[in-house]
Amino acid sequence: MSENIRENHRVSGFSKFDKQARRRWLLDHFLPGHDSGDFAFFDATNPDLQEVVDNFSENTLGNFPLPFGVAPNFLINGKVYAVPMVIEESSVVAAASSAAKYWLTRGGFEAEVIATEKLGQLHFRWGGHPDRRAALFPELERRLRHVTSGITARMETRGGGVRGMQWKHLPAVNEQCYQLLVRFGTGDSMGANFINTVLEAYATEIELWSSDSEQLNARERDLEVVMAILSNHTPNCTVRTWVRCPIEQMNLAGSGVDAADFVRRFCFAVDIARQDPYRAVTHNKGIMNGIDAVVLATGNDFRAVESAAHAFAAEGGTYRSLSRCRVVDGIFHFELTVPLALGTVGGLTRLHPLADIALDMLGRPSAEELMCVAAATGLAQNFAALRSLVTTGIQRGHMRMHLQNILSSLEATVTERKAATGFFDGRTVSHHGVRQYLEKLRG
Ligand SMILES: CC(C)(COP(=O)([O-])OP(=O)([O-])OC[C@H]1O[C@@H](n2cnc3c(N)ncnc32)[C@H](O)[C@@H]1OP(=O)([O-])[O-])[C@@H](O)C(=O)NCCC(=O)NCCSC(=O)C[C@@](C)(O)CC(=O)[O-]
Ligand SMILES: NC(=O)C1=CN([C@@H]2O[C@H](COP(=O)(O)OP(=O)(O)OC[C@H]3O[C@@H](n4cnc5c(N)ncnc54)[C@H](O)[C@@H]3O)[C@@H](O)[C@H]2O)C=CC1
Repeated sequence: MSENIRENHRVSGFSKFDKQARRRWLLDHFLPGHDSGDFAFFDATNPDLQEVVDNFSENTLGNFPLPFGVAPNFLINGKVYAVPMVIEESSVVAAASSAAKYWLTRGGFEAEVIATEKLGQLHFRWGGHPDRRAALFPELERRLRHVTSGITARMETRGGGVRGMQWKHLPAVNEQCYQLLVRFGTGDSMGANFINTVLEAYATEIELWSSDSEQLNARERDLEVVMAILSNHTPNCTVRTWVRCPIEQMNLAGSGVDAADFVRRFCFAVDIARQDPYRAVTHNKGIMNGIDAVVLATGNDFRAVESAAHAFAAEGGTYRSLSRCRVVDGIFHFELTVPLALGTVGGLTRLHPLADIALDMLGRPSAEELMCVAAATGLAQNFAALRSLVTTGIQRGHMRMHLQNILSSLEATVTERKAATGFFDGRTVSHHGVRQYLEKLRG
């Protein structure tokens, strides 16, 4: 590509273009051979709804659909749920459904929210001596709470608000680095915007305090706010979920695998993931298959959930599996503890029409109830994946589902699809094998 052409690929003011102009510019500069119908393929027929979707993010060109599915038969804390799941990967919904069905007749999933505290951080540079903090903090805290009382009042009526704060010294960054660590309750919201609003009001007030407090000497007036933002590390916003049943009931119908042998191999696999980070990352990916699908379906922030989960898995310095397994007195226990900062109000939860339906499907849960459902789906997913891994291997079930994608990529007709599905039932599926089969079929 010549310099000239590259120059033409740059653009100024793109964010001001309307959607048609954005599409046109992309077609002219980056997508020869396409037309604007390619972007419009999944546009909503209702223009008002399309506008809502366009406003979810920026520079939008079209909609990018993902399948919206459901895993029925989830018995969680004595209530049966049909769990909404949005995911692009084959066999995840099938695996969650299969594990839900398995546990439906074995007591189901139990789940309890351990804590729901979120954190926010205000970082600042301060010229005072660290030992002066104890004397200065009461006045500062009183002023910070006072200045945000209008913002926090309604959240307090929901049992949330500012739960406490600490003034920390971070000499590892540099001698003048300080952090205000604030603990929040955010009710049924994930709370990012609430927390950030409070913290930014604190940022203004702390600078004001440094300039007008009579308690401060000249050095102590040297204060500069660096940034104010929530922390996505939420080790005190966690949920625990578990399944348990006598080993003799852990039969796998039609597999020929003995229940005790299955449990022994299953626990062995979990123990490996407790110790070996390479295995733990894959193991936890399986858990997140389930959790992310529920998080996406309900319009929650999956990046926040992902980063918090992996930080939690690495607490203590070694990355470990989030789930653990044990057998006590002939009873199989399998459990998962995971941080989940979820909301059932705010963000996209009610704005996205399918997230709204997903929450209806769950019976308009509180944030705590949604934490229980998402965690149980993660544990179910983990159970199904491990059950396959230690018995048939993952490819049998996974590739059976993925077969449909391979057939789509090879543009199989309905008749070819039907024939191939029958042919590969019980046979090993591979892209090459399916291609060969279709070539033979097509003569
Ligand atoms: C795939 C299954 C469930 C098949 O398992 P199966 O026993 O052959 O299924 P089945 O045909 O006997 O059906 C039993 C039930 O499974 C569900 N089920 C079965 N098929 C479907 C389907 N088409 N659509 C929806 N649900 C399905 C459904 O609940 C069904 O009950 P029914 O509805 O008939 O009353 C099993 O092999 C399995 O659980 N495999 C694990 C798959 C998995 O974990 N996939 C994730 C991708 S791999 C990965 O990303 C993570 C991993 C594995 O690396 C993590 C790790 O290493 O730990
Ligand atoms: N680092 C991060 O994770 C960041 C995430 N975000 C985004 O912020 C959004 C989530 O922020 P939120 O503050 O949760 O959403 P939001 O800004 O839509 O606010 C939720 C609001 O709903 C109101 N509300 C009504 N009923 C409530 C109830 N029962 N409980 C609690 N609040 C109730 C409250 O005023 C609350 O502040 C997500 O879209 C996320 O992606 C934004 C900035 C940073």
